[in-house]
Amino acid sequence: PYVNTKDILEKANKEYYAVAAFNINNLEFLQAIVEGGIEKKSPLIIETSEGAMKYAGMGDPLRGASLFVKMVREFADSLDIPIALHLDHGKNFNHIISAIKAGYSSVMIDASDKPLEENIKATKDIVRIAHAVGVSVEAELGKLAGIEDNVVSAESVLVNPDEAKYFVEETQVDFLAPAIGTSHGAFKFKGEAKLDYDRLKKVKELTNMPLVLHGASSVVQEMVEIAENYGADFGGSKGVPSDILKETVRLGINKVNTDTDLRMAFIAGLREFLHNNSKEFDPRKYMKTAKEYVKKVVSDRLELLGSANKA
Ligand SMILES: O=C(COP(=O)(O)O)N(O)CCCCOP(=O)(O)O
Ligand SMILES: [Ca+2]
Ligand code: NA
Ligand SMILES: [Zn+2]
Repeated sequence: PYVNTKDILEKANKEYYAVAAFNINNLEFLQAIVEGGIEKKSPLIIETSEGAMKYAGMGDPLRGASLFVKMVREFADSLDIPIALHLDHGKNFNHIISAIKAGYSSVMIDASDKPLEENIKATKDIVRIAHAVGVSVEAELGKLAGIEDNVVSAESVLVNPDEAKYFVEETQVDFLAPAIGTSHGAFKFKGEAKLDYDRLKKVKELTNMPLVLHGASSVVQEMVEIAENYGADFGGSKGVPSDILKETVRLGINKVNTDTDLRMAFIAGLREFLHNNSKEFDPRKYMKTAKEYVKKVVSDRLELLGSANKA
């Protein structure tokens, strides 16, 4: 069934597991994710960025949003596993309202690059509207390092746990993304991967609500190697190792945003297939390996996060 993200995350919060939130931009990634969810009997959170909405809507974010709602609902309405659709990193008020209007389960209002009081104001505005129509809301505190919407912040600004408590009380947001040292993309750490567990523990104790980890891809080496075998150059790529990811779940992370790992799996499969099949031009064939690899990464992650058999 098509559900509200909050229903999925409240259960995860109670039982201390996490649910992956997988980003999509097209049909093929959605198919692969759904197959993984069916295989693992796991709840699924499908998420799209504003860029994905514009991409699918050929420049029109509202058209893209309603296209994704229709695609995801088609799968959700016909399957036993709970599936939610979430707007990731909503920054533009009109785009966030478009997602709500189109029928998304939840939206993120990301004003984390603004001063606290501005972040609170922007979040309260969205919470008021979203809650009026049964849509749940995610917000972020602190800044991820690396690229985020072309905003390159050299260093990440980690969450202040006391601020988190105040923020949540003021905004009544449904789930919170505390920055604890991750960043988006495939190049997350120069040296050893390290997250601020202490801050995470404090935020959980002070808020007791479902928490979100952004920049949570592991950059699966198996996929990196396949892609590099067939011409990719992902030198220096490094993600969040599985053991560290598991520790964040143990400490209270319940939604794990995953985009890069699916992109790596897809491009690995695509490069491998195209290299070995010079005569093929049927998209149902040349994207098959790519979809299989995405499904594999999805299934492994659902298992790792503990949401398998929780549908
Ligand atoms: O936190 C994450 C995932 O982080 P990851 O890169 O570790 O997978 N996300 O929020 C996904 C970010 C998606 C990027 O969107 P656009 O390129 O469409 O703007
Ligand atoms: Ca942000
Ligand atoms: Na999000
Ligand atoms: Zn993110």
